[in-house]
Amino acid sequence: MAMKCVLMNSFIKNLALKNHDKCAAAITRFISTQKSASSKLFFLPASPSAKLLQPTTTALTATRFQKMDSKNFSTSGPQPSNLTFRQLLDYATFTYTYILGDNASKKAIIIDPVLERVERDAKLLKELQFDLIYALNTHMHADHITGSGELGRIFQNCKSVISKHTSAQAQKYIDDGDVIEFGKFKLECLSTPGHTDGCVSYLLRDHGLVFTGDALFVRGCGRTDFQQGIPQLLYNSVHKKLFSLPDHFLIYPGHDYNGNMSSTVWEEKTYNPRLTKPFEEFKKIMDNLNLPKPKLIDVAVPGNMVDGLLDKK
Ligand SMILES: N[C@@H](CCC(=O)N[C@@H](CSS)C(=O)NCC(=O)O)C(=O)O
Repeated sequence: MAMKCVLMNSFIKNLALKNHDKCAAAITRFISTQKSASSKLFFLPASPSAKLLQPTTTALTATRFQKMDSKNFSTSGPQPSNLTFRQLLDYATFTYTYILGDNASKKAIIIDPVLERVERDAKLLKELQFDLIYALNTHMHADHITGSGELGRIFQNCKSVISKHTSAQAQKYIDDGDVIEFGKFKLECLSTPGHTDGCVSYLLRDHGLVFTGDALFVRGCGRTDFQQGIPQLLYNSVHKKLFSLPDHFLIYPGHDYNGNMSSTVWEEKTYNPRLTKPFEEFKKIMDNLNLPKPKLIDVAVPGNMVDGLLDKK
């Protein structure tokens, strides 16, 4: 028992210090002291909501640790369930791009790539040895040109994806309830129209992550004054589809203009200055934003109609 305590303390200390080799050594020795493979021990959270240390089984733990070697473990912190997750910024338009990869199968997807950043994204995906299989758009953008078509030229297995409720070209069209699989991970498509009629949020339910595109921002939301924007639709999408998710789910937006990177369902339900209001007030706010048109709208929209493949225009 004393030995187990020493090993567990070493595990916790090294986990806090992000010293994964020592962590792994402690846990391996701990496991070898266990008599039964099903006995409980404490380990990493299975979702962002879980407390840092929670009970799980030895067998599951061993599997996870085997994956955390230097080849498979491709980020600086612990990764639950073998997922690689990256948030990338296009600093010209404050657009976020996300990469999600299954470290076991090496299949990856990208959400909202930006044409001008395709080289950066492709380089990173190759460095991490991922095979990109889908380049997903949350909607047809008005402020930048998508990189989904170009990524399809670089990665031969990559299909560009967009909602079927748009007039944009893509290789795969999705609708509410569809599921995009990459390795063992399943990404659910939630139709969240209102900013445009083809807006989709992507939900990685098991990990409590939702990529909301321009439906919901941190303390804000997408504008509704062009491209079929309708305040009532957006209000319903956010309240019915996004605010009904568990409070602890993490929100990753399509843009942020104030330096935020993510939020939670609870935070936005509590503090979003637009969407916490009754609908009539929300509509008044949205109708009076008086934002200038995006600078690139006249090249972005026609470019996105052809999946960012400008030589096809
Ligand atoms: N200044 C930017 C465009 C800023 C903008 O209009 N953002 C859109 C999303 S991209 S179409 C939006 O919905 N904003 C809502 C808000 O409250 O800021 C540019 O010129 O590109």
